[in-house]
Amino acid sequence: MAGKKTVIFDFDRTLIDDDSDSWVISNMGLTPFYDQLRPTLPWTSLMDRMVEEVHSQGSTVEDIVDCLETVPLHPRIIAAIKSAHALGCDLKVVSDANTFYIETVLKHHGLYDCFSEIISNPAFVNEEGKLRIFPYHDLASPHGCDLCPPNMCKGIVMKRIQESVSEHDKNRFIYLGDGRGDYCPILKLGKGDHVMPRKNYPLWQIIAHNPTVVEAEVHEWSNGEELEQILLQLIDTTSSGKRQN
Ligand SMILES: Cc1ncc(C[n+]2csc(CCOP(=O)(O)O)c2C)c(N)n1
Ligand SMILES: [Mg+2]
Repeated sequence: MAGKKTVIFDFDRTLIDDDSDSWVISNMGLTPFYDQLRPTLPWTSLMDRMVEEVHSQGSTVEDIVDCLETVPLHPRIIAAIKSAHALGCDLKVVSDANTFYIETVLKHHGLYDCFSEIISNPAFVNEEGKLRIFPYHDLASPHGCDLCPPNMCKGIVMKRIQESVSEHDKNRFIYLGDGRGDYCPILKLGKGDHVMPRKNYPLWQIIAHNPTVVEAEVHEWSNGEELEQILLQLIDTTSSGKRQN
């Protein structure tokens, strides 16, 4: 039997067309507060401070959930995820948003069970019923990668995922992303892996600037229809057993 494929989705501007942090900030009236604090705090502390402000204004976690449930998802991306799962792929989200926002959006669209793992900045509702958001890496012991933001090196995450899959499944990764933070993890991919950068977004631009350093095969996409078509084609060809590694 052909090896199981692992499909890794970035979240903001890939799985969803929007940015989940910005969605909450703008739709819950936090933009002036965000603009004021942005220069003073590291990213996840800033997001934690934003939700603290939501609560101090009297809104609840339910209100944040209601807000996140209005984030649109492209119907072809929903279909692509369901198909990839049905075809036996191992799906994961690796994101610099946070686990609570991602889980909320995926559950609302019936996609949560399609994913084996959501790797992101940890977020949870505390004993007072308030949402808290923390960095993925302990900021007190820097990860040392200068391609990535201090709170999350997706390359380190990618390495862990690669080490966790069996030898037989190696080189069977498909990575979909858009941002600068997606460059480090795609450099960990090798021949036989695939990267799907969103066309004209930062990841695509960085790859285009120096294409020879990327060993994985590159397939650009611009919208949900293209994402679905390319992803399902890659899953189909990489599982046919015709390609030899
Ligand atoms: C210095 C600094 N500025 C901004 C950010 C935040 N940030 C950058 S891209 C992005 C989208 C993440 O979602 P995804 O990975 O799902 O695209 C976020 C939240 C940061 N971590 N460090
Ligand atoms: Mg992104």
